[in-house]
Amino acid sequence: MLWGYPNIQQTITFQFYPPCPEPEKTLGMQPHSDIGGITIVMQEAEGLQVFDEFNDTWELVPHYPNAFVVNIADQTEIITNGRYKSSNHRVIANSERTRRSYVTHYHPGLDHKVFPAPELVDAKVGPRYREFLYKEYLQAMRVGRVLEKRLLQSFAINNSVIS
Ligand SMILES: O=C(O)CCC(=O)C(=O)O
Ligand SMILES: [Fe+2]
Repeated sequence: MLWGYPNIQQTITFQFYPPCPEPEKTLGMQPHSDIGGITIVMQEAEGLQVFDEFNDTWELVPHYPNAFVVNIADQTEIITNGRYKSSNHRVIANSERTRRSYVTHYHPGLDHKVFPAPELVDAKVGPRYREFLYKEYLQAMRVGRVLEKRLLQSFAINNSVIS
């Protein structure tokens, strides 16, 4: 499988955002894209925002009780050669209430080779990302560049920005 089955790694995190007296001066979580394949989020209240690249605006993800939010993460953007975009998202702060979220990130195995699926590569465009082992992606993350999809862009062929 393109995602590295059966060595998929799953992490589960519980996020706790206390009320903030000056929410306009900070963020609950900085803008980033998730580095794995796919992310499933259950948010207890609104606060998650996704960046709308067409309008250059941050949009609030609505809260529906007992519903999951599914985020496309970087490896899915790479495997689909950019057809599915990983979301650039952040969490805003608020002064009224505590917010919790429960997040499951799915990652390929460390030694899994990641590359654009040939059947999704348009012959006129070619592969937009280079092939790599997933652990290289994690190593690159440790030296920074996680913010605003810059890590993903550093794996693009010719380091081009994908639109
Ligand atoms: O708290 C949230 O709603 C999202 C958290 C998040 O983006 C993440 O854990 O990667
Ligand atoms: Fe995230």
